[in-house]
Amino acid sequence: MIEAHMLTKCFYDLKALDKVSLSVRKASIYGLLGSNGAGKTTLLKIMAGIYQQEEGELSIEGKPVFENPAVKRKIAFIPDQIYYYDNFTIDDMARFYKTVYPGWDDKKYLKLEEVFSIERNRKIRSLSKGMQRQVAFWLAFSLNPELMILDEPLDGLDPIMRKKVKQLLVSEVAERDMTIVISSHNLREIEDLCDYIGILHKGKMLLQKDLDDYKANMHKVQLAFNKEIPADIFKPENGECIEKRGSVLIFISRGSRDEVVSRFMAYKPVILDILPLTLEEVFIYEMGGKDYAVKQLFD
Ligand SMILES: Nc1ncnc2c1ncn2[C@@H]1O[C@H](COP(=O)(O)OP(=O)(O)OP(=O)(O)O)[C@@H](O)[C@H]1O
Repeated sequence: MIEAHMLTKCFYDLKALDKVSLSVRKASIYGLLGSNGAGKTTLLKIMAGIYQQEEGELSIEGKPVFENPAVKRKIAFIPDQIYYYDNFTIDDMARFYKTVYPGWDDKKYLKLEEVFSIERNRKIRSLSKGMQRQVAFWLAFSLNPELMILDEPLDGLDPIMRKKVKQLLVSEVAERDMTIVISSHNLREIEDLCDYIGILHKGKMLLQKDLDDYKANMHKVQLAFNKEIPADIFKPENGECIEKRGSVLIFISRGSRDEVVSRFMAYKPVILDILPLTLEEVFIYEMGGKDYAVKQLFD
């Protein structure tokens, strides 16, 4: 759906994006993570056709987005700071969107009133920040986009609304093959939604992961010995020992479950357990020396 190749974008002498590439499959959810100033908004605005990159290419279904209204009509973009026209009510905004977006769906708009339960004749600017964000989602879902680009969209929503919005996002992907790119400072906030995760840091893509892949190919294993711990168990091929307490060791190790079990059974431990592995552990392990950038994403 989205192919970005070596995107570079500068603001004066600051490189906000530096040779960033990514690929987003149709009907998937791509989570873009990064600390403040990492370049997330800049990348999302290039995807939404608001900014133009200085170098590199970006296409959506094979077509460029910048100055391409036909592609933009298929995209709903919810920016981190949402702008609404003065005095516009929710209904006014809906009427406006209807003239712009061919996918606009009146029935869906009216049905979603049950979810968002804000009176449609309220002036949007008079609503609270969280309510304005709800309106942004309400309108975005109603225009049946093929792609939703969401910049820190859950900020300011209360926990119940977050849950409802997440459910709606997932059902749009499952039922209509919608694609989503969603940014966040916080991996925990979006890890349950995403199929892929990309981590930006200081304008560069540090790491991209298919979350199903990692689940199948990385394991956390706890071992206990009733004799001296074999010294060669700490060799790099076995992965990283993240904890050592007396004769108990915990490793993060690459490979299928069977491979990891047979790798460590060779050392004849008295106990071998496969433990659940969190994304935090995976990313910190993968990032090695650069883990400071990743650790922030779990705070
Ligand atoms: N319009 C602009 N003019 C000048 N510099 C900009 C502009 N927009 C972004 N930048 C700079 O580009 C870098 C990346 O900014 P960006 O907004 O993309 O980061 P971000 O990852 O979205 O950050 P945050 O999580 O804080 O919103 C920052 O150093 C920022 O100061």
